[in-house]
Amino acid sequence: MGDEDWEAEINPHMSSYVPIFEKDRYSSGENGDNFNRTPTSSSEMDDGPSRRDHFMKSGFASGRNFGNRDAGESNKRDNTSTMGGFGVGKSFGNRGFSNSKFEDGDSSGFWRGYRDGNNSEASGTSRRGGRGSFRGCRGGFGLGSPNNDLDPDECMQRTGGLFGSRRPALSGTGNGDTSQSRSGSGSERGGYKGLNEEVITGSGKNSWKSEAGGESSDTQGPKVTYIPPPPPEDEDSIFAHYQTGINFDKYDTILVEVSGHDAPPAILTFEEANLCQTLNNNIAKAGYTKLTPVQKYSIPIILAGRDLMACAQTGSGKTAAFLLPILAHMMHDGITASRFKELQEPECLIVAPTRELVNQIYLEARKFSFGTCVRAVVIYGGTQLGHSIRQIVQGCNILCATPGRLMDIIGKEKIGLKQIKYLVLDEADRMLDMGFGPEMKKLISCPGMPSKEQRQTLMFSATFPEEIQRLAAEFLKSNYLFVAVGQVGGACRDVQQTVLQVGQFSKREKLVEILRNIGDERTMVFVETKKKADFIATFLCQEKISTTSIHGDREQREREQALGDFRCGKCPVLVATSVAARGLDIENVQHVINFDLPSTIDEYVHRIGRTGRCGNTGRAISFFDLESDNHLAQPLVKVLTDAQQDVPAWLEEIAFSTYIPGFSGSTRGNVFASVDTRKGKSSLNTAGFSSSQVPNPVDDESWD
Ligand SMILES: Nc1ncnc2c1ncn2[C@@H]1O[C@H](COP(=O)(O)OP(=O)(O)OP(=O)(O)O)[C@@H](O)[C@H]1O
Repeated sequence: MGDEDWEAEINPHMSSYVPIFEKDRYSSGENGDNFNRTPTSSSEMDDGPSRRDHFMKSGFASGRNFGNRDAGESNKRDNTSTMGGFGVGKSFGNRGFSNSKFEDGDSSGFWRGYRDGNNSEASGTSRRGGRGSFRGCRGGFGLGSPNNDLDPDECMQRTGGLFGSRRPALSGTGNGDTSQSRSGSGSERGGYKGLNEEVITGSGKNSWKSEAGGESSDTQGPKVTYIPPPPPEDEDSIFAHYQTGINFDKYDTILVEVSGHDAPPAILTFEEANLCQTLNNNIAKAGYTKLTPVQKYSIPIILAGRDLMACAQTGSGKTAAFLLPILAHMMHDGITASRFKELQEPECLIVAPTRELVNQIYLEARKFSFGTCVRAVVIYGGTQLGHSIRQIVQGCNILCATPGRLMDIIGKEKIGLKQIKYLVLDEADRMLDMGFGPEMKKLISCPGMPSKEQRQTLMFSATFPEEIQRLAAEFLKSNYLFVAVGQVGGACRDVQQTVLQVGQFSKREKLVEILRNIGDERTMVFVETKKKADFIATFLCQEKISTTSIHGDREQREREQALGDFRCGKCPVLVATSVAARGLDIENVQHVINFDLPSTIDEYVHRIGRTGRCGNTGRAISFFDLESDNHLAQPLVKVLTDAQQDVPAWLEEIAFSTYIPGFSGSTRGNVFASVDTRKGKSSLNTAGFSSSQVPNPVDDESWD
């Protein structure tokens, strides 16, 4: 279902509730009684630890977002703000909040949050104030300037739909970086790569540089000031890991096919890789005792200096499959210890499509390089550019980066590419599709970047549509090797997949029913749009289900907070757009729910791969809407069948009735539905549904 329909569903709520906000706003005002009428009894406010509180603290109009600077006051404020934020209770029908005191608190909380936000260090710097606000709630939520004036923008917001938020509305830090407001048009503003983060010209001496300025522009809106907290430095934290699951040993039964000439033989054990002692120690400390199939094949290939395109199921250890041999090479070649330099020339460059993923890869690189002189650095959008530069100039052997930030830093001449020996594209099909492909092409034509003959290029993903494989050839030496572990584009078999027929208007009810049954087990709920993510997250919190959300309209600080709250179990439900579909490795995610199915089958495979990782089992439940998802029936049946899952009869019927000639149904029973395109076979993902072919509805996400 499109956004339109969905908005139509909530519009009635909007129309009935906006006036209430208006009333509160004008009758109480920021200096009004409501502000002072915060409930005195914590029991009135705190069901808790309140689920709503969790949610709000996690970044949704959290106390912090409301400019909550005083730790001593934080609880009270959080609660207040939370409820305030959930003044939304009214707008959503106020289910469960019949207590009038609560409703008082509700509006007072709102105003308190509003005021706090505006009184913060950065008060006034973000006129949209949005910073004290829960973004969806335009109707008066923290919109105003300190003097409560309405401005045209505010009016637009008020009429723009309760959840039809425009990006700038999200905010809530009020803690010094209010100037990050997304009201800016700079690169942090969510523009999906290539749209408005950077426009890169195709010619001229500095054609690789950011033309629009992106983050570096002084004229493109407020600067981003967020500096992510440094990760813990103690050894225990560095090597913290989760246990492999009961199906880890079953990986051995997965068939692997290697194509290309003169492939080195696979190794069976870490010892056979002949890595140096420090690396072996780190592998042991990471809890790795046995290689996964993709590691068995990729490690010797990379050690042999060959280019590689590797496709293996989600959660099967692709990150270590490239990091370990690269580090082994570096150690063997005698890497020069990093030292301060204005221009750093890393030996290894790893790019990935999302900020969270690139950060995760960095943490893995830091773990495996522990105790060596190799220094890994991570840079990504949504954070202060100066911070990225400071990280780099201190020394950089392995640079983990999102494309936008990378190009910015290259443009600033802080990174030279001359020494690049290893170029890794993780989630390579995503990195080469319509969204990031042009930028990757720019990257390899940047001055100094060694030609493909001179560098080793490695590509990894769980999905590799045929046409993307063809594009990839431009990046790889002609004799690259192709490793297919199991089915290219296939789903992980450790994920039990269920597809339910649920119409758009029954989805919320069904979701709540499922989540109540699930209890506190960690669950990711995928929706198709950013505003829907906000809406569903808010709705769940109202249903007293601790929820947070991650999507491209949230500040990076909020994204990280949300992920942190989800990881630690504080908020066991994470509502996400596809920005969280790929690569994220979060312990104990037992369930994935596709509230909305994605538009492509590849995306489906990645999404459900957030559970059932590393031999653990997981469950995925997908709501199939007959109005909008029929195009997915055919590839879905194939993915289910290949993963030996039950296929509902109704789904098969739809698949049959929407049969697309050319879809390789005959490959259904094959072990390799898709193989190295150099063999000329057709791919699983060529049924018109691969991500490169279908415009991604979240392509306006601020992924990197
Ligand atoms: N040989 C191993 N032994 C034990 N654990 C491993 C091994 N290899 C990888 N892991 C762990 O398995 C988890 C999944 O690995 P990783 O994130 O690299 O998977 P992936 O294949 O890249 O998944 P995705 O396709 O979702 O990106 C990680 O927690 C990682 O530390």
